[in-house]
Order: sequence, then structure tokens, then C-alpha cells
Amino acid sequence: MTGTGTGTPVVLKFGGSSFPTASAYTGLAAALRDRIREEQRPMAVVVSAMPGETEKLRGLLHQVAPQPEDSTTAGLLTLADTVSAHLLAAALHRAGIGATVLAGHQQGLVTDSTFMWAKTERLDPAPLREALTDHQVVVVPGGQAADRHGRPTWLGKNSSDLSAVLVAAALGAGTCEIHSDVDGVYSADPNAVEGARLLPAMTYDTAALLSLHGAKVLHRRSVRTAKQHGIRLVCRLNRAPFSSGTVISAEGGPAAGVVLNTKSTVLAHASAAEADRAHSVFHTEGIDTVRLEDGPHLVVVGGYLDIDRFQREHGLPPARELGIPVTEIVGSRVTTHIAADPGQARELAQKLHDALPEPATVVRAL
Ligand SMILES: Nc1ncnc2c1ncn2[C@@H]1O[C@H](COP(=O)(O)OP(=O)(O)O)[C@@H](O)[C@H]1O
Ligand SMILES: N[C@@H](CC(=O)OP(=O)(O)O)C(=O)O
Repeated sequence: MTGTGTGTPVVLKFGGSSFPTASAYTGLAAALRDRIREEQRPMAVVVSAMPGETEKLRGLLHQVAPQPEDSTTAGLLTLADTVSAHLLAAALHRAGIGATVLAGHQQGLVTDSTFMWAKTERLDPAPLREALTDHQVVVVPGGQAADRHGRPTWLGKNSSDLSAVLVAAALGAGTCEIHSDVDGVYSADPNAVEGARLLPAMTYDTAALLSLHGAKVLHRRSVRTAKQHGIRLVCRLNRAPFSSGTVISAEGGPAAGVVLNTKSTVLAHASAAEADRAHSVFHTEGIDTVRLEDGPHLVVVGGYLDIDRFQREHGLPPARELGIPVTEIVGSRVTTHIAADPGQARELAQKLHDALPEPATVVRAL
């Protein structure tokens, strides 16, 4: 089966929330077939694992080895996205579309050997370009890459967004469409806070600020990489009518929002110097942390990290867990509050959001 047309490929990402059931693959394949017929352009489609599958593999691994090597963990966890990619390819074939899967070691994306939070070293566009010459759709399992020895590496938890932006960069695409169970970025998680407002346009810097503090909708490194390459991010719903809610680019007014991620943790260190050192070590290892200014406090963003083990392995004195951060962002002003438990964090997020300035007021005030 040969590729479609000669235009710049369309780059789309479908997060795990797009695949709650096996039939979701069939539904998406039909929608992609219709779009290919309409636009006559080849497609690179980045997909994530079905919800919970990556963590299921982690659970299994920890039963076998409580503290596995990072290289083993990366090799195993990335398989969940491979499964998803092949399921979509199978559905596309059945819908009469020529599709192939390019796994991490086949994509031309070479990273360092950090394994669990790997950083890009080289991006060779040739494998993707060649695959798109021969197929209408190239399906890319998100989050995967390989180090220079060909060993599987992982770009980190929820990193399919980053894969999609890297694919767009490799192909010279000006836009990358990120599909999820929400149609865009809201002033707070719409599944946790009542009255959250859709933000139609925002700058890379605002989106990066929201992600840095834990807004799960976009991966922070994906926003930063999109900014570097001037790639517009278009956030869209992952099912018909695939409505697009937020465009992230160099343009956009100031925004106001509240970030709640109950997986994030605030650590209390013995001194400011200790907190600074921990911040620098986490950062060097590719883990998002935010150093709070009003104490020796550090937010470890997004969970999925054995903090005790990390501290031990990196010679950091153990810090005390203070609670869950709830962050208020108004323009460039950021205030982080600390809640004792998830229930309190939700209540606080709602209260802070209720008190946010209306969008028009924010624009006037800044
Ligand atoms: N500010 C926000 N705007 C929109 N969604 C948000 C925000 N903060 C958190 N979210 C959450 O992000 C989720 C989408 O991200 P994720 O679960 O990673 O989706 P996917 O599996 O499609 O990548 C939404 O369901 C929503 O609960
Ligand atoms: N396997 C990845 C999949 C991913 O990136 O998820 P999503 O795009 O749904 O956030 C993970 O669980 O981290």
C-alpha cells in the first residue's frame, strides 16, 4: 500500500483516554479514513496505551522485582503503548488503510541512557519520511525512543505528547493536534472543579507554566519543545466532532487558572540549602520539581516516582511529606497552597477557582 498525496503529513496524537475499549480503535480508524479521503495527506498518528495498562505492567514488574533496574522498567512499560499502536494499525488495515507501526528503536529518535526520563540527543527524520512514503498512516507508540546502543528508553510518564511534538518537528509540520477526553485546556481540571472555563488560546509560556505545576492535560516538555520548533499545538476532543478548543502558540493573552494534581507532593526539607540541592538533583534527572519560595519546600510534580528511593540513590537526606499542592496562576503570578489530603485539595481548588478574576478583568489588570 503506498502513501497518500505529497503534502506535509498531518501529525495527530491520541491519548490513552481515547481507547477505553477495543471498539474505540475501530471507531478511530473509520474517522481517520474519512479524514485521509478528505485531505489526501499522509498521517503520523502517535498513540498512548489504553488507560491503566502502563501502570498494570509496573505493578506486575514490582511483584517480580520490587526495585527493578531502570532499563528493565523502561523496556517493559513502553510495551503498553506498542500494544495500542498495533491495535490501531490492525483497525486501520481492516478499514482499508495502509498503516505501519514505528516503534521507539525505528523512529530515528536517539536519546541519552537515562531510560526513565530520557532526553533527546538526535532526531533523524528519514525513518518517518520513508514510512510515510510507503503508507497512508504511520502509527507511533508514544513515549518510546532508543539510546545509541538501540536499547529502549522512555521519555517519561504521560510523554506521548512529547513524542507527537518530536514527530512534528522531524517532519517539519507546523501544527500538532493533541486529542484527549477534553477539548482543550481549561482554567482548572474540568473533571475536578466546577465552572472551569475553556481557554481558547494561550502562549507556550502559559501552557508550560500550567503543565509545570501539574495540569495533566499537556506534558511540559512537549510544550517547551513545541516552542523551540515553532509548532502550534491544537488541543482537540478525541471523538466526533473532534472539536478544537485551545490553540497554543506564540500568541495569546494572559490567563488565570488553578492547578490541582493530587499525585503531586510537597516536600519539606531541613534547610533552604537542602531544598535547593534536591531541586537541582531532581531537575538534572529530568523530574519536574518546583521550588517554593516561602520555605524550604519543593513540589515533586505528578507522582509515579518512588521519592524515598530516589532520595536514597542520589544521596539526598529524606524530606518530610507536607501535603498536596494547589496552585493558583494569574498571568505570571503563581501562588502554591498546601492541602493535607486529596479531599481538602479539591475543596481548596474549587474555592480558589471560584475567586479567580473573570477573564476580562485579568486582561485589564495585566
Ligand atoms: N487545566 C486543565 N484543562 C483540561 N484538562 C485538565 C486540566 N488539568 C487537568 N486536566 C485533566 O487532563 C485530562 C487529560 O489528560 P490525560 O488524562 O493525560 O489524557 P490523555 O490520556 O488523552 O492523554 C483531562 O481528562 C482532565 O481531567
Ligand atoms: N504509557 C504512557 C502513555 C501516555 O503518555 O499517556 P497519556 O497520553 O494518556 O497521558 C503513560 O502511561 O505514561
